[in-house]
Amino acid sequence: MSEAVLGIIGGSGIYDLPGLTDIREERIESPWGEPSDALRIGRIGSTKIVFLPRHGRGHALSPSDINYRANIDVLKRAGVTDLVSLSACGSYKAELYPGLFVLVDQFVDRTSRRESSFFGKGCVAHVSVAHPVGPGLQNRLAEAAEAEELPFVRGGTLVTMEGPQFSTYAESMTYRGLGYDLIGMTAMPEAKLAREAEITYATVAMVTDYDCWHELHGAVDVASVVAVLHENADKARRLVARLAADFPAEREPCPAGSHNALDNAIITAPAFRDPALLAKLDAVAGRVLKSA
Ligand SMILES: CSC[C@H]1O[C@H](OP(=O)(O)O)[C@H](O)[C@@H]1O
Ligand SMILES: Nc1ncnc2[nH]cnc12
Repeated sequence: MSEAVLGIIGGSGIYDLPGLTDIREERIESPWGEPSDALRIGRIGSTKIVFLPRHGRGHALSPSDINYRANIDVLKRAGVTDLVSLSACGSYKAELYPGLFVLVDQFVDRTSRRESSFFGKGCVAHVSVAHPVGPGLQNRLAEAAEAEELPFVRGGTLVTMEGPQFSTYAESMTYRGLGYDLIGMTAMPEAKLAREAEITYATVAMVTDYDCWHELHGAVDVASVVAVLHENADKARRLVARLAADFPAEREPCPAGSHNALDNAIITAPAFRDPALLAKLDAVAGRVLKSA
């Protein structure tokens, strides 16, 4: 296996990652377009860290405007093997209260206007996202949260809506009735694309609100989300610092198959592959295309 490189995607309210040493900023070009921002590359202890603010510094990008493919592509080009997404989320369960961190393990994709695959005409591939979160990476997050005595639970289903408006009451009640735990606007297609790029992925859902279903809470608004996030920023930093400090030097194989997701995924026969698309796939699928 290769050197482990830990990527961190900062969501709403997390536009920087203090505590990195040997820090430099790098703007990596992507054939998939513009990523959200320059990468900030540094170290925590001996672990290489690559940080990307999902909405860009200053939060200029709405969830629908984020170029998820370019983001994952530049993280792959920077060598990221394991990726932690920090995400502000609404809760559908009374016991998942604002301030709690949820290490989610499942996603439901309700987005509608996003490019959700690197593959397509001229190079068709089907990867499994049955288990989209890397269990090993999630274990490490749980150990880090325990060591830092942060309030967290393990497991949960996060539905991703298109937004940017928050849900209607009827939508909120429907998702709650379906048994989903959390709602956000960004985990999909990010998690799917990470799997296509053979990057191990895990989400830390930081509960910020009860959306609009809870009779004792009003409708969610940005100000209350940001207020909770500010209270949580220090906890998120401590979680990442501890995770990085205890991270292995070498990439670990992922029991969910993140490290070799493309092994049998490409179905287009070599003679029928589009050279232009193959060129764009150099980083994401280079491992399997080089050996084809
Ligand atoms: C600021 S509230 C809505 C906004 O917050 C979440 O962003 P992220 O997942 O990047 O933390 C949510 O998905 C929406 O984009
Ligand atoms: N209630 C909510 N719905 C969608 N995205 C969110 N992000 C934070 N809270 C949210």
